[in-house]
Amino acid sequence: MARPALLPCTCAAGAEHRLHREVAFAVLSPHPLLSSVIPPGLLSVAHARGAWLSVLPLASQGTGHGKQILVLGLDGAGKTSVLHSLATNHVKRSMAPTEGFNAICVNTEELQMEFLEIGGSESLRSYWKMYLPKVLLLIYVVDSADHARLPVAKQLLHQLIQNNSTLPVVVLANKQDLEGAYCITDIHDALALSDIGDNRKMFLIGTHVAEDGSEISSNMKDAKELIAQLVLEAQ
Ligand SMILES: Nc1nc2c(ncn2[C@@H]2O[C@H](COP(=O)(O)OP(=O)(O)OP(=O)(O)O)[C@@H](O)[C@H]2O)c(=O)[nH]1
Ligand SMILES: [Mg+2]
Repeated sequence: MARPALLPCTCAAGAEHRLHREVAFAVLSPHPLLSSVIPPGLLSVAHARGAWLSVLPLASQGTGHGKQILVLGLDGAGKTSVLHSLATNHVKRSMAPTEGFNAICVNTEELQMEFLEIGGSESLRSYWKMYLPKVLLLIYVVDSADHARLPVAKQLLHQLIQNNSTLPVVVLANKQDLEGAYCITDIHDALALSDIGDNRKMFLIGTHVAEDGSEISSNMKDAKELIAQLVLEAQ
C-alpha cells in the first residue's frame, strides 16, 4: 500500500501568538470540533484551574469531519513534545505540562489529522476513557527511562482498551535518547503488549525529541507516516 507523501503542517504555524484568543474562544464558546469530543466538564475544569489550554487553529473548524486521534500517556512522557514535532517536522520540546487538553492538527497530502492530547497527571486521567469511543486511533506515549512508572503505564493502557478490542494502538517508546532508556523489546515486555495485540493493529516505535530546532528523526517520520496510514485505513 502506497504511503502518503507528507506536506508541512499548515495549521500549527503561527499558533502560539493566537493562544489566548483561542483559549477564550474554547472556554466561552466551545470550538466546533472540540464540542464534539470534549465534554463541557473538561473545559470548565481546565478553566477553573487557570490551566494552560492550547487550542491550535484547526483547518477543519466547523466541518466536524475530522480524523481524531487520541494521545495519552503518563505526565511527562513527552506527548506534547512529540505532537509539536509531528506538526512542525522539527524537534520542539514542551516546556510545560498539559493542564487540560491540547489539540493539534497535522496535514499530510491525503488527509488532515486531528490529535487530541489529554494531560497525563492523575487528576486528568479520569477523562481519558471518555474519548476512546470517538477516536480512530490511540497513540500511547511512554517515557522509556521512567522504569519505576512503567507498571502504572501498563496498567492504565490495559484498562483503557480492555473493552475495545479493535481500536488500533500505536505505542511510542519515547525518550530513547536518555541513558538507561529501555529498548523496544524491554518496553514491549514491560507493557505486556503481547496480551493486548491479538485482535487489533498494534505498533511499537521508539522515538525521541532530541534538540530544539533540528529536523525530526527518521523514526518520528516513520511514526507520522504510520499514523496517517492507519487513519486512512480506519475511515
Ligand atoms: N530527553 C528527552 N526529553 C524529552 C523527550 N520528550 C520530551 N522530553 C521532555 O520531557 C518533559 C515532559 O515533556 P511533555 O511533552 O510536556 O510531556 P507530556 O507527556 O505532554 O506531559 P503532560 O502534559 O504533563 O501529560 C519536558 O521537559 C520535555 O522537554 C525526549 O524524547 N527526550
Ligand atoms: Mg503535555
